[in-house]
Amino acid sequence: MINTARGDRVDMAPVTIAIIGAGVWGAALARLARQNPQAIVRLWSRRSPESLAEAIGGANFVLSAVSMKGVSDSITRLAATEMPPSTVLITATKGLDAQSHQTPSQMWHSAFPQNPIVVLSGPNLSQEIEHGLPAATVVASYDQGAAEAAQRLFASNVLRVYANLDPIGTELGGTLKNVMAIAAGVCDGLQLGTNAKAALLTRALPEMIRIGTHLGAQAETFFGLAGLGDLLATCNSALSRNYQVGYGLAQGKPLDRVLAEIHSTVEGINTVEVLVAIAREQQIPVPIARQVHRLLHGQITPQQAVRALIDRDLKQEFEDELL
Ligand SMILES: NC(=O)C1=CN([C@@H]2O[C@H](COP(=O)(O)OP(=O)(O)OC[C@H]3O[C@@H](n4cnc5c(N)ncnc54)[C@H](O)[C@@H]3O)[C@@H](O)[C@H]2O)C=CC1
Ligand SMILES: O=C(CO)COP(=O)(O)O
Repeated sequence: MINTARGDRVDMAPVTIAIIGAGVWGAALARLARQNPQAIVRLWSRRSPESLAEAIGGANFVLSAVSMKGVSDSITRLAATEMPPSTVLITATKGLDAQSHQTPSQMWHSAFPQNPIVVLSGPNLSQEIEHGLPAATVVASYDQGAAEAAQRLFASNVLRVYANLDPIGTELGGTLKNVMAIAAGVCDGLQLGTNAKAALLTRALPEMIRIGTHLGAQAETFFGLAGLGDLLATCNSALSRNYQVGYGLAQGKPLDRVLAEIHSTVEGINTVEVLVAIAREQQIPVPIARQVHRLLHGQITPQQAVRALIDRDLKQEFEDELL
C-alpha cells in the first residue's frame, strides 16, 4: 500500500524524471509530476537549448510524450545517449506504428530490452489536467516494481494512479478509442441523440477488444480506466481532437479544413489505417472503424456511414464476442 494522502510520500526518495516531447500532453505530465515535492522534472523538446543526453543525465525515469510520428526518431536519439539499463522508460503516446503495426511500448522494448517499460494511459484530456481538475490514470508494466515506482511518482491530490500488469491492453485502450472518438463526433455532429450515442459506444468496446486481444491485450483491461474510461472521456468531450474531427466532418467540412482548424495531433487518423489493415488481414469484424476509415477517405458521407452501420446483417448481440 502506498501512502499518497494529500500528496505526501512517506516512502519516497528524491527522483528525477526527464520528459521528451513538450506538446500539450508532455507539458501536462510535467505539471502532474511537479505536484510531487520529491520529483525533479525536466521537460525536453527538439528546440530545447540543452542536448537530450544532458536532459536525461541522472534521470530515474525518461517519459516519452511525443506523438506517434516522433516515436522512432525519439528512440534513435535516445539510443545515441548513454542511458543506463536501470532507467525506467515510460511511454504516454497513443498510436500504432504505420509500418510495423507495433505499439509504442513494443518499439521502446525492442530498442531498450534491458530497461523496464511502463505505459501511462487513461481518461486524461490535457486541458482539464492543465486546469488542475482531478483525474485518474493507469501505469502498466510487466515489471511490477517499475509500475509502482511510476505510480508513486505521479500520484497526487489531483491524480489517482492505478497500476496493472497489462501494458499492451492499457496502451491499446487509449489508442483504439481515438478511432471511436471520431465516430462519436460524427454522431453528435449529426445530432443523432443519446440512444444512438449509447449504442455506438457500447458496440465500440467489443470492437476494440477484438483487435486488442489479437494484438496481445487482456480483454478485462478494456473495462478499466484505460479502456472504457478513456472511451467515455474522449467520445463525450468536445476537448478531444479526435472527436472534433468527426464533429467537423458531420458539419460538412472537408477533412483538410477540419485538421487545419484543430492544428494539433490527431492520432485516430493514422490509427484507423493500421486498425483496418489488421482487421482485413485477420478477418476481424470492426464495422465502426471501417466506416470511419471510409469517411476519412472521402468514400462516403457521414449520413451514409450511419446508414451502413444500421443496415448491416442482423445478428446475435454476443454471437462472435470474446466475452
Ligand atoms: N493531449 C491529450 O489530452 C493527450 C494526449 N496523449 C497522447 O500524447 C501524444 C502527444 O500528444 P499531444 O501532446 O497532445 O500532441 P502535440 O501535438 O501537442 O505534441 C506532440 C509533440 O510531439 C513532438 N514530436 C513529434 N515528433 C517528434 C520527434 N521526431 N522528436 C521529438 N519530438 C517530436 C512535437 O514536437 C510535440 O511537442 C499523442 O500520442 C496523444 O495521443 C495522451 C493522453 C492525453
Ligand atoms: O487521449 C486523450 C484523452 O485521454 C486525448 O484525446 P485527443 O487526442 O482526441 O484530444
